[in-house]
Amino acid sequence: MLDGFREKYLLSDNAYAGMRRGIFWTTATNLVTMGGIGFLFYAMDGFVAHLTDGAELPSLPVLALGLAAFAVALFLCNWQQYNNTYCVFYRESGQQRIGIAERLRKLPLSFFGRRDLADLTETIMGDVQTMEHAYSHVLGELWGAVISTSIVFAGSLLFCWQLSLAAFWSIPVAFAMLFASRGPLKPLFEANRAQKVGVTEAIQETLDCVREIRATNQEGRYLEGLFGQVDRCERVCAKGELTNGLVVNGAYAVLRLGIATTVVTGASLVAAGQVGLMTLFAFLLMVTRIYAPFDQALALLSELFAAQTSASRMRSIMDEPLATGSADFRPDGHDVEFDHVAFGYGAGPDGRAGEKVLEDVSFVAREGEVTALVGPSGSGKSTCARLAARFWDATSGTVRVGGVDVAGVDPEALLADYAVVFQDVLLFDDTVMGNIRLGRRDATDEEVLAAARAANCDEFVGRMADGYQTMIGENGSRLSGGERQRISIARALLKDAPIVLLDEATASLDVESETQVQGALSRLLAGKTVIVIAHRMRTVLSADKIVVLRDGRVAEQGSPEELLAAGGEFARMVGLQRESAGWRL
Ligand SMILES: Nc1ncnc2c1ncn2[C@@H]1O[C@H](COP(=O)(O)OP(=O)(O)OP(=O)(O)O)[C@@H](O)[C@H]1O
Repeated sequence: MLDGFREKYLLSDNAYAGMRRGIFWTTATNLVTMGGIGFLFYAMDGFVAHLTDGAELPSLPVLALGLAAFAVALFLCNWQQYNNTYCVFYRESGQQRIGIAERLRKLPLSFFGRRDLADLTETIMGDVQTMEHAYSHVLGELWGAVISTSIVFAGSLLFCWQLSLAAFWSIPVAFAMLFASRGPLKPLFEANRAQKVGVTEAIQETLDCVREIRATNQEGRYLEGLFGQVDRCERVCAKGELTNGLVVNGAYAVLRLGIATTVVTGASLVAAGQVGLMTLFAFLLMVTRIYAPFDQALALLSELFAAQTSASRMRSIMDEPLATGSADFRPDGHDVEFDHVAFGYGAGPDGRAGEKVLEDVSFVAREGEVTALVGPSGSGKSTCARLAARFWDATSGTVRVGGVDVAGVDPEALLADYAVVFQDVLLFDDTVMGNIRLGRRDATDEEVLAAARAANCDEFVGRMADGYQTMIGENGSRLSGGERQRISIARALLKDAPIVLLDEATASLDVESETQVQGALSRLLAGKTVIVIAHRMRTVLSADKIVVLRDGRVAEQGSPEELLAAGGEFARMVGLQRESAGWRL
């Protein structure tokens, strides 16, 4: 049965072993507590016998020794119980979070395209927390209470079966009530979570888009939507809490009814002369304690039900197929070859292809050459770059690096050979130096500074108070677009990888900076396989090869001179840009 729990609640071997020990020590704690009640009864019985029959008073050293033994045993059991339930599960939840993060790191990007980010955040933070709380506060308590109570029940049957039934009947009934409420409560838990995810999403969106919202005077409308979302969440949560509270308190009331039935049954048994007054007294002492171990379990049982749903959501991440492949990546050179590649973003592990973004794309980006991908917006240039680095896998056809199909290569091993400069530069809340060093963790300060200089960072870093040690704020919020891009280029230069992907790498630079960075790039990229995505034809005229994409297909490819001479798509785009360069506003 416990094995079933392990599966259902996604417990590791350690947590499972800890849970078993926790149940043992909770049972021991409960039994020691009941032993204390027995000891109290023994003392009271001695005093009553002394008062009524003139018997000798219980020995004081025996009482003191018994009390001390009780205190020590209770302390030890509680200590072990704490270590084996709370501490084990706190460690377990840490491991679970790391496990999910590790898994997410290795999942193909197509997974993130299919899953909502707020939902994932809620799983990593909220679901793991729900499971941690339920496991540490409920699992051990519940099972420990069930086992210890069964033992006490069996023992009490030996004294008086009528009083035993009168005292214990309410426990299974209270649990039956809670289990019966499980089905109707489930949609409420689901709705609760969906609302929380909705609020997280709405807050994230508002923060992400704060500039756009202000620029378009949409604050009022946005806040109205956000407040509406928070109100809805509050209503659903309140409804869930109220319903759960009603069920739990109803179960509490039923549980405590056992006291009343024990009193009534005991009184009638004493009146009929079937049991002695001290037996009734012993049972009354017992009923003050037997329900206590269930109190926490009853209140939190709903959390255990919710934890099951959380565990199944976590399992959906853990069962997601990884972007796996051989770590032994030994390409023969670094030509990047697209061989009849087709791709759609909606493609999932079920083999379902999304709407086609690339269709029958074939070209080779040769080592030592600059291959420029050009084409209208949305034609699939960035998508080609993403497939080359295996951020996504082609739906059909093959992408090869040095003759090796990238679909069979471990993404980490593959990316060790890539330096990438994205259109959207992601910076961390660290120093300029720290951000550049991301390119190669073990680079010396001199190497970092050399890369920074080559990417023309010196000019703006010189104006900063602490130079390269200046903190640049969250996601480089204190830097301009061009400055961010230069840091990103410095990173790529520092990595010094054999394949370089430049996605609109120089788009945010002014003409002077761009010329300098282009110079640095061409010097430092010599001998590498370079794939550049650029809108401006001027920046790609010096490329060795141009691949023109249109609607996800290769419209034409060749050297710039060949394509210009052919007078096709590329020549038309160059012509258009020359025309627009002559425009005046
Ligand atoms: N993550 C994504 N999920 C779904 N569709 C996407 C995703 N990224 C891009 N697309 C779609 O794929 C198509 C090709 O996009 P891609 O970014 O490759 O084009 P591009 O030529 O680089 O465009 P641009 O020059 O504007 O950057 C577009 O229709 C785009 O809407």
